[in-house]
Amino acid sequence: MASSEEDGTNGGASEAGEEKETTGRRRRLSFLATAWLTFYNIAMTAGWLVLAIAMVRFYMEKGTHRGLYKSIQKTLKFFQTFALLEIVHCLIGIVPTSVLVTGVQVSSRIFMVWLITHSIKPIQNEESVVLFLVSWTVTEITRYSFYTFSLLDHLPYFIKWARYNFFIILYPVGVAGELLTIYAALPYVKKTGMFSIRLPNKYNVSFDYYYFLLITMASYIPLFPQLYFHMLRQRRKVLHGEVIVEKDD
Ligand SMILES: CCCCCCCCCCCCC/C=C/C(=O)SCCNC(=O)CCNC(=O)[C@H](O)C(C)(C)COP(=O)(O)OP(=O)(O)OC[C@H]1O[C@@H](n2cnc3c(N)ncnc32)[C@H](O)[C@@H]1OP(=O)(O)O
Repeated sequence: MASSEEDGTNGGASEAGEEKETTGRRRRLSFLATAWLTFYNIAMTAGWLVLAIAMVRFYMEKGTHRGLYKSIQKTLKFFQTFALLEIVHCLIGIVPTSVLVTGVQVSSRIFMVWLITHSIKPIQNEESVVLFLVSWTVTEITRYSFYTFSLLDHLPYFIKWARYNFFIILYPVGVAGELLTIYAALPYVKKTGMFSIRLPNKYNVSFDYYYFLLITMASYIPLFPQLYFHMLRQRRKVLHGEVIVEKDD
């Protein structure tokens, strides 16, 4: 008697069954990923909106930027740290964005929040802090609402336009705010020797945070143009429908 594998009948049926199961699993995964991303983007839009409202209210009540950072720092730290998940989203492949581009973007923000503004209290009232805060806030409200509406298949043209135009001004303004803030931190870091490790020590390693900051500032020179041109390419692709490499002609 021919076995099912030999005659191919049941083998075919089981292959078809496996294929159906795999497709089903993929569909469930993609449903879960979409549901998660929708939740994530709504939460992030709401978080940055709360920050925007808090900043406007603070300025209207006090008429100064002094004390602004202190009043919004908890919300800022929470939502900017939560954005580390974006690197995870790229790593597990639920968003088709480059891990490198996202990694540079998110890690530079985390660095600004935790290792600069949170750690160096005397610079918290610098105007440059307001510069990057406003720039990040407008960018993120636009960006996360863009992702949310796209996932819901109801993207208003204004949001799409804003996502791919606001950055032209906001990106350089944000970067200027970040660089000026790091620059303002330098004298304090030099004077206190914070986060630095001096020799001699039992591990025989030394680290100077002051020089690390200088190197970080210098690294904006090659990295920022790359991110900016990446965004300009995305802008051409999304707003003008340009297929950048895959064009036939
Ligand atoms: C340890 C110290 C390190 C220090 C390092 C220092 C050097 C740093 C130098 C650079 C400094 C930069 C500092 C940043 C400052 C600022 O942010 S200033 C404020 C203004 N900023 C901006 O305007 C920048 C905005 N930046 C971006 O948007 C980034 O480039 C990005 C977030 C990484 C986006 O990248 P991109 O590849 O363009 O992604 P998208 O086009 O948006 O998405 C691609 C596809 O993926 C989908 N997607 C992405 N994320 C989501 C999501 N959350 N939810 C759902 N879907 C998502 C998106 O829809 C796209 O899908 P398709 O449409 O199918 O292509």
